[in-house]
Amino acid sequence: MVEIFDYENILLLPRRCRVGSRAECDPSTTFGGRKFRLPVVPANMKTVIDAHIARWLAEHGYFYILHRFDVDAVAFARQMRDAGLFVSISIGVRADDAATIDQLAAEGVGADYITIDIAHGHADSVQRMIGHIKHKLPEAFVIAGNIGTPEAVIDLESWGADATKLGIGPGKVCITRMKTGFGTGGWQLSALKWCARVATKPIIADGGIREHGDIAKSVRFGAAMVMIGSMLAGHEESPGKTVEVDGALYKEYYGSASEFNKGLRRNVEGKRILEPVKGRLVDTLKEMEEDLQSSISYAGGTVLADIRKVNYVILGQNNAGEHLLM
Ligand SMILES: NC(=O)C1=CN([C@@H]2O[C@H](COP(=O)(O)OP(=O)(O)OC[C@H]3O[C@@H](n4cnc5c(N)ncnc54)[C@H](OP(=O)(O)O)[C@@H]3O)[C@@H](O)[C@H]2O)C=CC1
Ligand SMILES: Nc1nc2c(ncn2[C@@H]2O[C@H](COP(=O)(O)O)[C@@H](O)[C@H]2O)c(=O)[nH]1
Repeated sequence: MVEIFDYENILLLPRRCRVGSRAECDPSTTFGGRKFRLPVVPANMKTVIDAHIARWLAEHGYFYILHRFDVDAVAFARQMRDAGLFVSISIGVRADDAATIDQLAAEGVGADYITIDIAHGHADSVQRMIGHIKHKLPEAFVIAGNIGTPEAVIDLESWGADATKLGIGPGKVCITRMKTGFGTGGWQLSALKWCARVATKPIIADGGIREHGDIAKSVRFGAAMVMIGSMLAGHEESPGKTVEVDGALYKEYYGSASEFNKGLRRNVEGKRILEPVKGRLVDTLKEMEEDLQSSISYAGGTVLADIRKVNYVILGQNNAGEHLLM
């Protein structure tokens, strides 16, 4: 039987502490052959990341994935190469996306990470695109998604994906589940647990992170990396437009399948919200790092993978612990 739960009704159980200070705990992780300071990647969305933030993240030891909307991925890749930085881009599954791969190969620029990013990633179009990338850029680490079932993980891995990205509908600006009746929204964490059981390659848990502790919960249930949109939008550096309401500053955050991103009202599965401006991105990332170090210490460990060893409880509906299941 599949247990159904989400971030807000899981708590991890502490184990005896093995460190004298949280500073001894190491939240870094290796993903696609590179070491990163955190198992966290900002969502590849237009209001979360741009070329400037991507560059800053790469320079400071963080993973990034540039979005694929109105950007020249080849020009971006060239600039990153000229600066000696790794290249991580997104593409879709249309003919112009295949042409981008051809150009990266023809110019010898390549890419270190390529994320195939479409709404329904368990698709023949994704199989074809993985094949195309592997043929033209065999060294590239291919992330494919989004998916929501173990069957999809098995298929995408067998098609050659080096990692899968999991999450259909848990995002803060997502309306997929309301519009289509499908998805992992509301049970993303147990979908992750379910998919991780069959995965032989890394999974990126994508969407639904509302608290820093949700990163540790994702790691516990099998995520190698955690993709975060709303919590990393709304910073001073964020690309979204700044809006003032009653003297308070907000940044817009909209879905990649919203009319604001697409520029037209067709197959809309995303909305736009305003995120209060919450300071500088560097400070949020630092706080996430400290909180994750603390999570590792509660897990009785010293490295990120130690979080995988802990037990957990599922809290009942009223969140007061009366319906504690173990
Ligand atoms: N994680 C999530 O829950 C979701 C994320 N998104 C994000 O929005 C962005 C746009 O996504 P998307 O619309 O796929 O990108 P595109 O508009 O680039 O579509 C990619 C291709 O897939 C086709 N397609 C899209 N949805 C489906 C579907 N349900 N069944 C069959 N074919 C489909 C499209 O054709 P056509 O348009 O003609 O159908 C198109 O050929 C992406 O960044 C994606 O990650 C979007 C929705 C859900
Ligand atoms: N259903 C939709 N999902 C979307 C859309 N744009 C982005 N996304 C997904 O949301 C996460 C970010 O989630 P958050 O909870 O951290 O804010 C992002 O990585 C995408 O997978 C959309 O238009 N519709």
